[in-house]
Amino acid sequence: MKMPKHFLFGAASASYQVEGAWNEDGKGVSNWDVFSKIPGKTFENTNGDVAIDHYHRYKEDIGLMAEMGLESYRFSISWPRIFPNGTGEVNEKGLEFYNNVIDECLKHNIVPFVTLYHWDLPQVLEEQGGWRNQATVDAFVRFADTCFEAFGDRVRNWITFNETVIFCSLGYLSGAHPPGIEGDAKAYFQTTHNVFVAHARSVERFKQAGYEGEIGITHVFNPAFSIDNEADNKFAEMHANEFATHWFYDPILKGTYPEYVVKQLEQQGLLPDWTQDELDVLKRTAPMNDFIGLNYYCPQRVMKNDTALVMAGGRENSTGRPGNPSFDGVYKTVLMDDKVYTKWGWEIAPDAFLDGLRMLQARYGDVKIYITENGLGDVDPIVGEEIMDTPRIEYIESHLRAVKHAVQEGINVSGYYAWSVIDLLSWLNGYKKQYGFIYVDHENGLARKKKQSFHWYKEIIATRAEDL
Ligand SMILES: C[C@@]1(C(=O)O)OC[C@H]2O[C@@H](O)[C@H](O)[C@@H](O)[C@H]2O1
Repeated sequence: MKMPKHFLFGAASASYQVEGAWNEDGKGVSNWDVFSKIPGKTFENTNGDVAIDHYHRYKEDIGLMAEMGLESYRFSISWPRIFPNGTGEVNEKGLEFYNNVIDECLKHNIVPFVTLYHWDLPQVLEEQGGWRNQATVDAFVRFADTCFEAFGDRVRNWITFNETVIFCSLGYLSGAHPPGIEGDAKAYFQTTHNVFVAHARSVERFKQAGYEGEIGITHVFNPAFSIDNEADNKFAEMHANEFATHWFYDPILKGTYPEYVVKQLEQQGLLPDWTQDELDVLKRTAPMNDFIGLNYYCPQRVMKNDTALVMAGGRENSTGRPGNPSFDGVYKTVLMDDKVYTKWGWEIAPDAFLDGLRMLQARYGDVKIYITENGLGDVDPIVGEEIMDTPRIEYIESHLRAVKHAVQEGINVSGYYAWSVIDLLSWLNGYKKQYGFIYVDHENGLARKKKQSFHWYKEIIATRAEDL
């Protein structure tokens, strides 16, 4: 079976991780421009000052995407490139850059799929409290509307936020992302709520203004499975799915928060300070969401936590390797002998991906789904002059097969975006953790080189995965 005609084969990137030009053409300073320069915060003190220079090489990069036959390119807009101070004056050069990227995509019949927020917050807003501050919510809605206005005549697919759980948990629980706060669970839940309100208000604006196309949000999808059928561990699985998935998906798709989590937070004094208006906007706009984007890399294997250890902070403990207890100490993630893992300890589990998609359909019904990220972070083998990233081919092949089975079962998956189209800066892993179909040679002026997986994905797209 070929993937349906409307199904988009894509690949993704994010502004801070590819663009560079961190202080060019009027761009304002982002929180990551500042945070990445604090010694010890990133792997080998890498930062996005230059990244892979996509700002100057986007034509070459999109040309390579076209050569691959890529149907859609998911990229993000750097907020401080549009609003150097977060709000106020618009930077025309910033609009010009993204107009050029969009036009280059369309020239090659590549659908531009735009993420508004992929973690690079204007530093001015971060200094005013970031996502803890209502002013940031208001500024985001203005930023979103400015982008709808500037690009909405050619961009028909919009994602408001990428992975709220990551920038809020690493920002306020582990401290591994800006603003680098550790252990503030109240701020963690408050900021997730503020982001959901910013999303809902932006969706309402998009629909009220009558812009063409579709809008949604991208969440991590990290389904929890108990290590066995022990009652305590099955409880851990339920608890983990409530906090890691339902707390994020319910307010978007149902317009209400999961009862179980609300009760827990009430008991612990961690419930966000929300208003009825905010709860109303979530409820009112839930049906307006056109899709949910999922970033799936791996499941989490959980059991009842039996260590007193509270969640360890810092970069090393935030790169997703199992073994950390949950923030509330109820459960912990574990490595299991019968599973296969990446070099960063992420389980390779396409079967769990399919089981997870079934779980989502059972809870949220026939919602349109895009797999907005999936890929293998690896140190790619180089054989002679060739980058022989066979492990990435095997990873993507097995996960695309799971997507195909889901579609055959009637689960409404409408696209697959590999992370990442090109090797780029990983927030906490520098340039060591490669994800791309295209290699970037940091020893040779950032020269681009097609990997083995580039040719493989080109064939998959051309045959619409018929032989998978
Ligand atoms: C933590 C990490 C990684 O570096 O492996 O997970 C996978 C992928 O998720 C994306 O949303 C991030 O923008 C991208 O940088 C990657 O980040």
